[in-house]
Amino acid sequence: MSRTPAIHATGLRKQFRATDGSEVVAVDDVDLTVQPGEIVAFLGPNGAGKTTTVDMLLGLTTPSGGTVEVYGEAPGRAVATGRVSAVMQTGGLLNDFTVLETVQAIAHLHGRRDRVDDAIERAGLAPIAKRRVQACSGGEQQRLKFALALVPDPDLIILDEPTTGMDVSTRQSFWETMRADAAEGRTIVFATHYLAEADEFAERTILMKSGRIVQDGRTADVRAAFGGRTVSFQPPAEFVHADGIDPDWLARVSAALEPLGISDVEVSSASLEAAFLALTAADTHELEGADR
Ligand SMILES: Nc1ncnc2c1ncn2[C@@H]1O[C@H](COP(=O)(O)OP(=O)(O)OP(=O)(O)O)[C@@H](O)[C@H]1O
Repeated sequence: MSRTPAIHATGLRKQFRATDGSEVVAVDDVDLTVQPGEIVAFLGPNGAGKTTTVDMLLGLTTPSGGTVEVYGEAPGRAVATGRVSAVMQTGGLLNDFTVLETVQAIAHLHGRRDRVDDAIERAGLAPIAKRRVQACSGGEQQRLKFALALVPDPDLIILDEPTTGMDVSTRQSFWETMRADAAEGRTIVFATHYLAEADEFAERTILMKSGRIVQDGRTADVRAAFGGRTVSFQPPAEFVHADGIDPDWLARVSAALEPLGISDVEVSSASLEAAFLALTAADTHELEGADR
């Protein structure tokens, strides 16, 4: 029997009326299924429709068309029952509360006072639990929002640009926590501008542009679809050492390829950045017809 997907959306659409009266289609006919335990990155240029999609997944915005279910329920209901929670870019914290008081207040609202310590611990906030919110850095406030999202112990966590304001090491430990959570079965969907984050942490990447999904697949495949000029291969295990591939063996490979007119053999993967640049440079139409 198939499992109920964490997210199931079909023909999802959202249009807004701009101030000049014209219609803006923010999300245009999006089909999306995310299975429990997946880590999925949403990438796309400004205005691609990522936040609007996330808002619909959380029941914050009503779709203009199509259907969306979270664990088989209406998104608003999944939020109310604590199955899904979010770390959003906007949304105020109370400046006069301490970190601990903030988590306690939200835990109280959810009827989950038992979850305070775990949320504080997982978000790495124990050392600053007594600090007032107004004294917290941007990155620390992001971690506090993350702790609040963990309070209901959700099956699905949705994050919109979660690591904004975090330094490199905080970002790293944040994602280690997320990975551990995913390994325990939590589903993670995040929107990001950091290509490296999608590359490093998401098994699956969805590229959005102009309200549409233009690529959706394993992150490695999305990368390859755009930066597809790199030839890669798996060397025999005996030539792979801790510090890289045996240079003598690589020289032999180069020599063997030379008669075929192949030179400058380089071992590298195409970057997700190449994919992203291709996406932002070209029309959706051109991309769909791209043959690389
Ligand atoms: N309330 C609104 N009224 C009118 N237009 C809107 C509204 N919300 C979003 N839009 C428009 O919908 C489009 C998609 O916006 P959205 O915020 O979803 O993009 P995004 O991919 O999240 O962008 P960013 O990376 O900049 O956060 C944009 O053209 C935006 O101007």
